[in-house]
Amino acid sequence: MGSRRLASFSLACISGASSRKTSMAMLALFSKSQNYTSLCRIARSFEFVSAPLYRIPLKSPFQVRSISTPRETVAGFDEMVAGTQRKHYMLGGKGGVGKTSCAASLAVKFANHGHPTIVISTDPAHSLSDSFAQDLSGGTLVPVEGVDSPLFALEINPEKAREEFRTASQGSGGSGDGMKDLMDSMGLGMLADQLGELKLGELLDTPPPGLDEAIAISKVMQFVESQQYNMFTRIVFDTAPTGHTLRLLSLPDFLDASIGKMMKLKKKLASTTSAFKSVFGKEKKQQDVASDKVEQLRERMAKVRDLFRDPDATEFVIVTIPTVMAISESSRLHASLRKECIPVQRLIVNQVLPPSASDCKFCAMKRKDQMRVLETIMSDPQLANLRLVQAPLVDVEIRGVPALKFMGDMIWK
Ligand SMILES: Nc1ncnc2c1ncn2[C@@H]1O[C@H](COP(=O)(O)OP(=O)(O)OP(=O)(O)O)[C@@H](O)[C@H]1O
Repeated sequence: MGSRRLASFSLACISGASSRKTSMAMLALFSKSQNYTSLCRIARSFEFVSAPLYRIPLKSPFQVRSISTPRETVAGFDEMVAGTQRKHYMLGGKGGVGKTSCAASLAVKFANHGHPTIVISTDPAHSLSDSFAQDLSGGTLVPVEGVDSPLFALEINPEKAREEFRTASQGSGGSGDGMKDLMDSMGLGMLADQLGELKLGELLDTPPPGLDEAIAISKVMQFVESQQYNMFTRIVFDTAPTGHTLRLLSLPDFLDASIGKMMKLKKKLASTTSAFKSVFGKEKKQQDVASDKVEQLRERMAKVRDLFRDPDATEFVIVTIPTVMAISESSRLHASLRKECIPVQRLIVNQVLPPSASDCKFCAMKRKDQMRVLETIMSDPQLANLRLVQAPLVDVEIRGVPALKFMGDMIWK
């Protein structure tokens, strides 16, 4: 067997190694043996179910050289917990892979390591309440009991946030009824409508996809900006499945640009209005408070956009499971996050079957299948460089703080 192929096989095995120590031990043995049979024996002794060799793609010499830097298989929690500067962790991925469980367990672990923490669900189909076995549905921060430092949880209610925003913008008035009457009398009623409201009401009635998420994030920013919440040094987001989340992350840019255009239009139209006003000797209207609201939203969006892209302040953790479909989606998610310049370092592969002690054929086949999928991560250009963390499938449902603590101790090492 050629040394490149042997090296490639070793790389594939190392991808399944349960710890850095194991990987190192395998590398040491590999360098001594340089022999396929003994390598397979070594691999099996480490309980790897190796894929048939024909399934393992030959690596380019460049990729083979990466063997010399074995992959970390621990989350590096020490790094995540270090420092008192506020950090945001966003957990996201395909539906049902365990995002909420991983986010809630991380929040519990931060709180138990001295960080006052907030965990926020931006998924319209919330399951944070189920995960903590506590009602968190009120749209306000709720304290979570049973942890060492303050931990608060919040399920964002996008509908409620949208309603609040709509009320605020409507309440602040547009161009004013007087002006509308005047323009109506001149047959310019339609223009007056657009002028006054910037079609904001219409925008909120039939929002473009993702506006809910953007408003939800703007709501989150209120918590984040408020002095009252300064003490919280870790904010964990349990995000919605991939599509929603990508929209959420790209929206601050989109809205910033759109609102910018709307503001320009507003200014242009406002000067037209002043001309009408001076011709008909009407009183100068007060400052348009509605446009202030829009400008505030724009500023908030810009802040969120910058925050999401700051590697010292934010990290997006991709959660997945060892199936071809989930890994493919994670790969696309990482590509999109990179495009958006969102920092990503870690990939959690959840629900990995532990080696079976019994002779359960289903378990053995399932695990073998999962190991093959794990190997594909090594050859995925989007995922290969992420820190791979494996979380075992456990035989109980993860609900309540003690269970989340148990899960957190398995994942966040
Ligand atoms: N490692 C695990 N072992 C056993 N059960 C798990 C594991 N991870 C998650 N689960 C269970 O899987 C189910 C779905 O988990 P969770 O709600 O965390 O996923 P999710 O990705 O947030 O789902 P959704 O996309 O629907 O919000 C829950 O019942 C949870 O207890």
